[in-house]
Amino acid sequence: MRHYSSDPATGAGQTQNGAAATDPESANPPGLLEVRNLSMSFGHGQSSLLAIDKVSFAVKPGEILGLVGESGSGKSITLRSILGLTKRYGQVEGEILWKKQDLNTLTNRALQKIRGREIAMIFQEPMSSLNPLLTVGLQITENLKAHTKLDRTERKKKAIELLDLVGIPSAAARLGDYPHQFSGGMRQRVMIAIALASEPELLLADEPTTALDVTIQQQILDLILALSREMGMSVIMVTHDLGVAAQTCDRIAVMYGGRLVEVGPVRNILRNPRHPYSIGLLRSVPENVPPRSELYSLPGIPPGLGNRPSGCCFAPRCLAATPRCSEEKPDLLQTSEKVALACFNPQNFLSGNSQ
Ligand SMILES: Nc1ncnc2c1ncn2[C@@H]1O[C@H](COP(=O)(O)OP(=O)(O)OP(=O)(O)O)[C@@H](O)[C@H]1O
Repeated sequence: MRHYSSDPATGAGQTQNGAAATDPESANPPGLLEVRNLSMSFGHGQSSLLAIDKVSFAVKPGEILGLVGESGSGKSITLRSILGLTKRYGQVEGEILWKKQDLNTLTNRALQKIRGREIAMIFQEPMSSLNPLLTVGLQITENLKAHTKLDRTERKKKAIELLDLVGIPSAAARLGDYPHQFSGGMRQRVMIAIALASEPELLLADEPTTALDVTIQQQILDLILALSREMGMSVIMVTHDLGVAAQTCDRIAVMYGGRLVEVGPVRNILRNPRHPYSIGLLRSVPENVPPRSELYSLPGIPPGLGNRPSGCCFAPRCLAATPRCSEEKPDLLQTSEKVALACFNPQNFLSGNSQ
């Protein structure tokens, strides 16, 4: 096993023995974005609550990384921390290297130039980010005004192109409509159009399809996938649904209790997950269960922020746990060139040697 370097000087993408991980499919490829030992706690001092704990990962250009885990595992906090949106709630530590500059050290003003322009974010509920009082056309053109040098006529033309691109029928005629005049799926498309206006290099998508019905969900996922491929845009896709990640992502990072527990290419995580939590998640996907047999459900519930165990967070729910698991937190170690794992007792999904 090789240990990820947590030393900022040696850099992510290098192993403890100093070898550079140049394979783009490695568990921590050299990235457009490199997150190193990112921790976020709510509040300050002794009463602070650690929400995410030394999270490290990288996203390379054009890659779609799925951040997967149950509710409360820290996925949204990780995304929001990348854009500096959690600082006001407490403390953010670690490095968020974006084109070699650490976003965690930038002023809010400097960050604002990157937010929405180089890195855009879309949320689960479009109405929380769309302004109900402004027409959709105005919301797109305002974004274009803020992030491009296009003149008024060009902005309008581009807004129509963007609505067209995300599959809004009769795009030109819909510019003057307000968000409430669109269905849920269409509002999600509008929000994607606004996010794409600045042609971001990285899209942070926080459960972008959870609130939608299955058919629309598939359309939006296909759209994000196609846009990423066409524009060479990287995406971090937060989802609690391993099935969604399987369809969309190149690599998957599984999160539990504020830490990453397994990271690797989608085929490795889906064919032979080694972390008991990843295995449990995979068994809970309906497609992986034979017809008429009961859907697996992980025993217990994830711990809240205030009562996370001192050892491995998953230990209380893990059938493979040993006394060591309740005492020590396993680090994320590279188990192969492409996969990293944080577990003292990795299981083998394929041989059935798992929970
Ligand atoms: N403003 C806040 N103050 C205190 N705790 C918070 C706050 N926002 C989130 N948390 C807690 O931080 C933890 C991580 O939340 P986060 O939203 O990142 O989870 P998640 O994995 O994205 O799950 P979900 O899909 O439910 O949003 C949760 O336990 C949550 O209750």
